[in-house]
Amino acid sequence: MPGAGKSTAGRHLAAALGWRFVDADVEIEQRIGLSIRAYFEREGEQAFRDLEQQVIAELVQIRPPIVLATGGGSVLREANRRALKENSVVVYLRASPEELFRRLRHDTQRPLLQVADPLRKLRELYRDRDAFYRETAHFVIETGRPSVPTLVNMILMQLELAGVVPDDERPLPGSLPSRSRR
Ligand SMILES: Nc1ncnc2c1ncn2[C@@H]1O[C@H](COP(=O)(O)OP(=O)(O)OP(=O)(O)O)[C@@H](O)[C@H]1O
Ligand SMILES: O=C(O)C1=C[C@@H](O)[C@@H](O)[C@H](O)C1
Ligand SMILES: [Mg+2]
Repeated sequence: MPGAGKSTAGRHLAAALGWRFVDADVEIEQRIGLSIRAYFEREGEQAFRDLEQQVIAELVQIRPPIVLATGGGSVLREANRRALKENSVVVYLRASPEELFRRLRHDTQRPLLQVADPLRKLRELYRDRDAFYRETAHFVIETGRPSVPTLVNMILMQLELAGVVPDDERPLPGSLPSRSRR
């Protein structure tokens, strides 16, 4: 969901592992030379989704190891759900609409939230998308209200338990985000 922490936690996770970090939204903005909000206003949501699909298809082909933060709406298209699930290990950072509203109530950049009642919009997005996020994810992490470093450690522990990240790649508690070995 928008505001779940994909960009923030993703960047810290990559730094902790010494892996490359790529944010699909940033990649899109670099290609179009506009903010996503401006592009939405000028070309509409479907044009953005077409571009997003093209970018996701390319980014999942980058040679690992990388941490990829997707846009919140990338799960809306079946092609993206498949590309992500088949080519990567997907973590769903779950948060309630109420918690997301607390984080984003002053946001001016997320086009879908520039409405009279953003909490209501977040509830609608959650209702429409939660099943897609679950279908796409290999792991679900409840973000609740931990600090970002704690959240990153929760993700690392989950990946380590699943054998995605070897034990010796996990930084010691308190050392986040620090490691850069590659
Ligand atoms: N676990 C967390 N606890 C508290 N605040 C958080 C947490 N994760 C992210 N935030 C804050 O919420 C805001 C949104 O986070 P972020 O930009 O990482 O979300 P996102 O998932 O990338 O959203 P989008 O899909 O719109 O790109 C930021 O201000 C960030 O600092
Ligand atoms: O949740 C969404 O649909 C979006 C989230 C952002 O990451 C951006 O990709 C864009 O603002 C759309
Ligand atoms: Mg983001």
